[in-house]
Amino acid sequence: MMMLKGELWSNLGSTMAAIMFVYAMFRQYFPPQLQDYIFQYGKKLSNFMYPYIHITFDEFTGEKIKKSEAFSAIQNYLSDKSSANAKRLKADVVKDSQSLVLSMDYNEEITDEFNGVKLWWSANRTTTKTQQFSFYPAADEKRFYTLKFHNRHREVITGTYLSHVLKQGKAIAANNQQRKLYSNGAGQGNRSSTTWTHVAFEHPATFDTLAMDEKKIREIKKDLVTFSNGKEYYAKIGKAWKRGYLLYGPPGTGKSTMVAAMANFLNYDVYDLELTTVKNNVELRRLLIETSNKSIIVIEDIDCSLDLTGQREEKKKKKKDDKNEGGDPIGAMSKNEERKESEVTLSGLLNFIDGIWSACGGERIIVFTTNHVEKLDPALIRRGRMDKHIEMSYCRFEAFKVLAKNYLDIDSHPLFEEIGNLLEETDMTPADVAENLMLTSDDDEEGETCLKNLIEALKAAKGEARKKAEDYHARLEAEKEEKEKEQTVEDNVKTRSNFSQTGERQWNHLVTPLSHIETIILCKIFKSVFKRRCFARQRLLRLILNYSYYF
Ligand SMILES: Nc1ncnc2c1ncn2[C@@H]1O[C@H](COP(=O)(O)OP(=O)(O)OP(=O)(O)O)[C@@H](O)[C@H]1O
Ligand SMILES: [Mg+2]
Repeated sequence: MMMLKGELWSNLGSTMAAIMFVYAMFRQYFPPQLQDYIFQYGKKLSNFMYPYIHITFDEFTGEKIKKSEAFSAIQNYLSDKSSANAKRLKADVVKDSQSLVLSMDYNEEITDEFNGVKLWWSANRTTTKTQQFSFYPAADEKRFYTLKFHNRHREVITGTYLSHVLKQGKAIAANNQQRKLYSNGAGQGNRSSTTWTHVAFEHPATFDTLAMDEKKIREIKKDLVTFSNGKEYYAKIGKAWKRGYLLYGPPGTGKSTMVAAMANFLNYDVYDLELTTVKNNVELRRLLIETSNKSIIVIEDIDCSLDLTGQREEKKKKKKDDKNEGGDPIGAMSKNEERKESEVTLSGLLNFIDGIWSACGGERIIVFTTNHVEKLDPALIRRGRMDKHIEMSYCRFEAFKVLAKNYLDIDSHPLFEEIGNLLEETDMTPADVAENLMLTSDDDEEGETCLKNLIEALKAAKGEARKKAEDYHARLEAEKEEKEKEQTVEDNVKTRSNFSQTGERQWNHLVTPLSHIETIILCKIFKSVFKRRCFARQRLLRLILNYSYYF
């Protein structure tokens, strides 16, 4: 057996050497025209021997920038076919985690038939070899599908079959669609840049469960519907098909809940963009391009994510620091490391929102949430960038009624009036109201207990707010008095120094405050002169003395 193998290899070697030799002779001695002629016939012969055509569908288009829609459609189409055909399958959970979708594994081939034509699909991947050893998947893995069919069916395949596959794939996707919540995590292993990872998006919030003024909700819904149906309109006015929302308000007023309600209303995916993990503007742009259509890109707490307001000044400061840093290499290194964290700038973010690149893809909603709208750079939130500003405010009676319906299944109750009055006087967030309305048992009386608890909490909050307000006013008064005192002393010092500067008579020892002994002596003199004693006269003397100061 070993002998046979050895012989086989030596025969193969000598055959290869002979072929190379013949090929070299052929290139050297045959004229180029004859070579072309022979190649042409060679190709025909090979076509005759192997008459199959291969079409490759890569996962990414445009230098790995954007995920190919064809790839996704084929993936869906084949997942449907492969569950019956392929031997090695991958499983994925979709649609409310209720069903499993099977798709063929890599290096697996399945057959398909279309109008009596047989064809073969295979899933492949190639990896560019790196020297580094890593447990994580390689960053430059290339995935693609290959379609193989006979040359004589070229027309049918490239014409009708492929469009049939795309259409079917999209229909299957719409049917199976489990919406996803993407987040940009830090790169793993040899992936130094951040990438989108996703989980199923299963937030139950809807506009019906959102405690907010009904009129406001109707307006937002209308705005969203107009946007999602506005493909032609946006094309007509020459604007990228996207819309920006700014949600602002105190913590616990439902900004994040509103994002979830929007996604559920429009059936969009959500991309939760964490700006602090994005290294620079280039990476930000890449992340944006990778987002799919029909999605909401949300940047929570935008004022905390990035020092957008002070960034420009800070840069100038950093430059100054760099110049001064010369003598401290360790300090400089640690500062550099800090800086490496995120170099995303305001202009990078603006470009992300409405620059040239923002038009890659369409039907995207960008949402910023913040607790401090006043801290944001006006350039960031101007109309056109953030088209709609929505204030999420404290819970009032309208919003409370929604919460009472959702949490307790109560439409009306005698305690509602008191609660309504208290809510008008007290600022309590929907989150706090909701917390008080959470049922803790199945008891029928529990609903009323919750309402009573809420009244107690509101009264306590009201008392606290009043105390805070009183403290605040007292503090203000104290500060005001303090300031007035300081002002008087300052004025006196100023006037004295003015007199001393102009060389006027120095009456300073006579002006307020007169020392106790001075006052007594003067009073005595005054008494002996006028033979009368009373405090009023003492004051009069003081007044005269003060008055004389000015002359
Ligand atoms: N308007 C609301 N309608 C219904 N539930 C609400 C509302 N506001 C807050 N809640 C409840 O309070 C919780 C916190 O709300 P949410 O996270 O949306 O607040 P937020 O405004 O995003 O706060 P933060 O500014 O701290 O991020 C939610 O889980 C939700 O149950
Ligand atoms: Mg939030």
